[in-house]
Amino acid sequence: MEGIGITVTEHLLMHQKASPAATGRFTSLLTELIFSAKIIAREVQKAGLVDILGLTGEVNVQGEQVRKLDEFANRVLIYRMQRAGVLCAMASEENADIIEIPDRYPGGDYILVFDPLDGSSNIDVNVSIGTIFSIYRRKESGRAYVALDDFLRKGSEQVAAGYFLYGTSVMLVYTTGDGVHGFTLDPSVGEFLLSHPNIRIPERGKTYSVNEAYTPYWDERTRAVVDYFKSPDNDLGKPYTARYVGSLVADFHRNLLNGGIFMYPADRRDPAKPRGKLRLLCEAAPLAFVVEHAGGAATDGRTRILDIQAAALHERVPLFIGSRADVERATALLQGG
Ligand SMILES: O=P(O)(O)OC[C@H]1O[C@](O)(COP(=O)(O)O)[C@@H](O)[C@@H]1O
Ligand SMILES: [Mg+2]
Ligand SMILES: [Mg+2]
Repeated sequence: MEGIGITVTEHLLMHQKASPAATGRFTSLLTELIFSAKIIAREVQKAGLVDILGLTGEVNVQGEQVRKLDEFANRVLIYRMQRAGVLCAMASEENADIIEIPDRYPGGDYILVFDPLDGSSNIDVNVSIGTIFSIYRRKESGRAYVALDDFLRKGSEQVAAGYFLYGTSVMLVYTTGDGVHGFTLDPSVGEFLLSHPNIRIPERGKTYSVNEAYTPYWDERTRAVVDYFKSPDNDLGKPYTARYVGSLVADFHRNLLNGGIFMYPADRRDPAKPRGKLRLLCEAAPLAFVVEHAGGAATDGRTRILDIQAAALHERVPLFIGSRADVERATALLQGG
């Protein structure tokens, strides 16, 4: 296949050349992000060897316990991306507020939102985890300060999004709106090589991913959706297979390649989280941007994820994401169809 084996740097430069207005700043952003992810991947791979696991005892802004590797990943990304000279601000799942770029570093017009380590409950059991990222351009170029408004956007305004998957191999999957491309890290040379050019998600999958332990907390329509995927009388003509890693990025990646649907519906477990667990800006929107550019779909059960205007930095949304036919069916059932 065309381009297979080229380095991600070559790939980025090819895209830069194809766009005459490009300044190279986006290429610098991605290059720095890739370097940060390599540092995180190196640490993830040592996780079983070095005693860096266990809980720190601290609680993040979401009220969840922070593990040391989450903290490490967050620090690496903040440290390196602040110095990259291309950002005006960042936001992380682990920080309550916007992360500014100190005056002593050069700035830029891009905004970066990230989940530094997704799937944190899987860190100490050697199961795949990842880093999810989302990139916007600031609303008004040249303004001295960055407003919260610059972050409270629709996902459709993203200029790029993707993720690093620390799995059996380390992968980068990203899109700038011009196809979804997957790169695999060759650890011996330390380079990401194009392994999955122009990924297209199958129109309908054979796999559903949801945490069914929460069935008692779902409403009738959510139960009907999951029953549909388990029914021999569904559009596939047989029950879908269940797969749930518990790392969104890993469940998403499997479904992106093989087809299927991932669901994290709203539930009644926690009255403080009536819209489910996953975060709009650092989880749902970037993966929705990726899946749509691969031919798939993502909704909150009613609205296209990319059309949702964020109202808060850490807003949560129900998420139905994956193969188009499966997401459309789930959304129709949730609407009583
Ligand atoms: O254990 P649950 O409730 O099924 O939640 C699993 C989900 O939570 C997450 O771990 C949340 O992400 P973080 O690890 O970044 O907090 C997702 O990756 C995953 O899909
Ligand atoms: Mg996460
Ligand atoms: Mg996380």
